[in-house]
Amino acid sequence: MTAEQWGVRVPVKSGEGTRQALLREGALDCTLKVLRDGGDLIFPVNAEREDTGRFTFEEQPGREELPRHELVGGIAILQENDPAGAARILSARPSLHTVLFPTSEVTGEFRTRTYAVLAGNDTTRTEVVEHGHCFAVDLAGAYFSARLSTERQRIAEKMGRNELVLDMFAGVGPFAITLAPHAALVVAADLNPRAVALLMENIRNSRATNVLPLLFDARRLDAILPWKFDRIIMNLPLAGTEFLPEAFRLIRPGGTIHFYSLVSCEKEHLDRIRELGGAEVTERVVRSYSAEKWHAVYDIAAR
Ligand SMILES: C[S@@+](CC[C@H](N)C(=O)[O-])C[C@H]1O[C@@H](n2cnc3c(N)ncnc32)[C@H](O)[C@@H]1O
Repeated sequence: MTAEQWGVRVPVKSGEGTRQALLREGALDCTLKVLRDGGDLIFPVNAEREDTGRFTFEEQPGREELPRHELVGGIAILQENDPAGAARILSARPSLHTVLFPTSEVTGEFRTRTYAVLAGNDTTRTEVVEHGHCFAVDLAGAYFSARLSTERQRIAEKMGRNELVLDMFAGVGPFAITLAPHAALVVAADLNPRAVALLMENIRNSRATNVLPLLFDARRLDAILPWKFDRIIMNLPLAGTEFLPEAFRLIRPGGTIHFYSLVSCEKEHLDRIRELGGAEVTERVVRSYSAEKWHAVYDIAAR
């Protein structure tokens, strides 16, 4: 039986462990029958489920280090233009189909970048599975970041029943589709036609019947939407406070705005938020961006 047939690969340090420890390392599920292949442990996700106690494992001597890369679905994104490294990644990770190298910064209103294909299939398209949701993504066509998956779960857990939700910068829909099962309706807007096409594909594939996709400028949403929302997601971190007045026009009193921003000091936007109508504001670090800057989320309860 090959590694691919067995299921997920999780690199682990040498030592001794339990099934629970391996699950913490990132295995989706495992029995304690462990195969060895290229220094990774292979867990049979679809095999019979049995929990047979403790086991030992050891790292393969001389295991080759792979170049640093980020995974988005079946695509690895390399930080270096390294075709040989890309080929090694592809052969070490059978679940991947493509290795890319970014040839531009993230730019423009659509927040996209260009890529060179270093190995594998000539595509920037893939599917990302996140907490049971599957998103079609095209890295060159529309923004997507897998790093916000914890945020999406955090907000889903905060939601009450039957909320009216607005995602002002929806992209391919990861927030909108994650929140939809908890909402009466999610309005998901984006200015990028390619993002909205993928959003519609994702709505269809997830069988969400309460997400309304809009190809529309978030600056003018209050001119067309008849509702005040219980919750608004604002994930356009570089735009700062430019879109906040629009969000405050669309939120109901007591509703919550989740405002993501790239900041360089604590409380950077607090005065502006209070001036616009923020009653209670909680600020949290989402992730670091550079030595001086980080992504913050402001959870704002509106007056
Ligand atoms: C940082 S991405 C976030 C996408 C998505 N929320 C996610 O987490 O993957 C910001 C998105 O806002 C969209 N955008 C930029 N300016 C916009 C505007 N004025 N109105 C609507 N969408 C806009 C971009 O096309 C992009 O898809």
